[in-house]
Amino acid sequence: MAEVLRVEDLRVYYHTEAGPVKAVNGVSFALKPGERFGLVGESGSGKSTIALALLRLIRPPGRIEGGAIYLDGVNLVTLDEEEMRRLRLARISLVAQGAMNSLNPVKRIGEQIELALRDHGVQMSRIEFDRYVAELLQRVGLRPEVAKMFPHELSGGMKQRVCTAIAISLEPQVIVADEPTSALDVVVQWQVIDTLRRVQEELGAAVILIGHDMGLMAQTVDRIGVMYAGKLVEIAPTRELFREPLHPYTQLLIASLPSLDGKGELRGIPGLPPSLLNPPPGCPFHPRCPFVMERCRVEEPVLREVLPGHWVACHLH
Ligand SMILES: Nc1ncnc2c1ncn2[C@@H]1O[C@H](COP(=O)(O)OP(=O)(O)OP(=O)(O)O)[C@@H](O)[C@H]1O
Repeated sequence: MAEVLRVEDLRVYYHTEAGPVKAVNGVSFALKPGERFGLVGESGSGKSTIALALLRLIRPPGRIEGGAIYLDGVNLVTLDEEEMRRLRLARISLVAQGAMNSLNPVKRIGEQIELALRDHGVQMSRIEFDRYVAELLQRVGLRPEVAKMFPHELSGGMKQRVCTAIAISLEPQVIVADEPTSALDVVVQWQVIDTLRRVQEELGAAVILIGHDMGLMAQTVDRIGVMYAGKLVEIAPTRELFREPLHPYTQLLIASLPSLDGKGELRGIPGLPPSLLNPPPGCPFHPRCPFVMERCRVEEPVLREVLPGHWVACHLH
């Protein structure tokens, strides 16, 4: 099947006084229509920066330095601001980190959804708007009465559902969800993820789910990309990644998951993530890698397809 999204050699730097922070440093991947793709990695590995870049929402001192983002063949990186504004929400939408806290506290939920739609040139009569807002709320598992409520009257899970309703309101082809459930308790997390999955399937939209909970990812996405220090170091179908993780970093990430029988304790990964200001030479993971070889200190491994559909950037493979 054709790809709906193709990211090629994306680079995003934050220009700080100390120099450029290379938050996203040559990332490439592609998504098929309807596919669920997970991006995992430690805090600071560049996941949110990718999310914002995909919607061209990087703010100074950040800047897209290079690469391309093709959405249905159109390179978003080269669009002007107005063209990009029209595509956001309509073709590609974002449930941002902490989105539920960005709802306007003094506007009713229905009004906020309506404003998002009007902002994108949707014109409907009063009755049509009310009906559409009710339908959107129902899709994400909320009662129509929620339209009349203010954000403070809703629980965290309900607010997150409202943000999902806004993100799907114009039936985009790609939905980017950046840690959509990190602030919620476990049961509500699953409900929100389930809802996202259901509406995504109904729309046939592709989803990029960002997070660091490998367990949640394992049960939600078709394919996983592992980020380390601004780069993708492994990409594989979810089952395969868990069955045969190839990158030592992925192996440590999976080993740090508590086992199902409850006996295994959660182990952290020893060492600190590298500075993105002065990344180490060679493989960025070499200072923490249990299998480090001489070559790893000098030569950076490239992401290569070593098994069908399974890509890894590591000199061991
Ligand atoms: N405005 C900014 N100015 C300078 N550096 C920034 C800025 N925003 C992010 N960074 C840096 O870019 C790198 C990547 O950050 P990013 O938020 O994309 O990581 P992340 O993987 O999403 O982390 P988290 O899981 O904590 O959200 C980090 O080193 C961060 O400190």
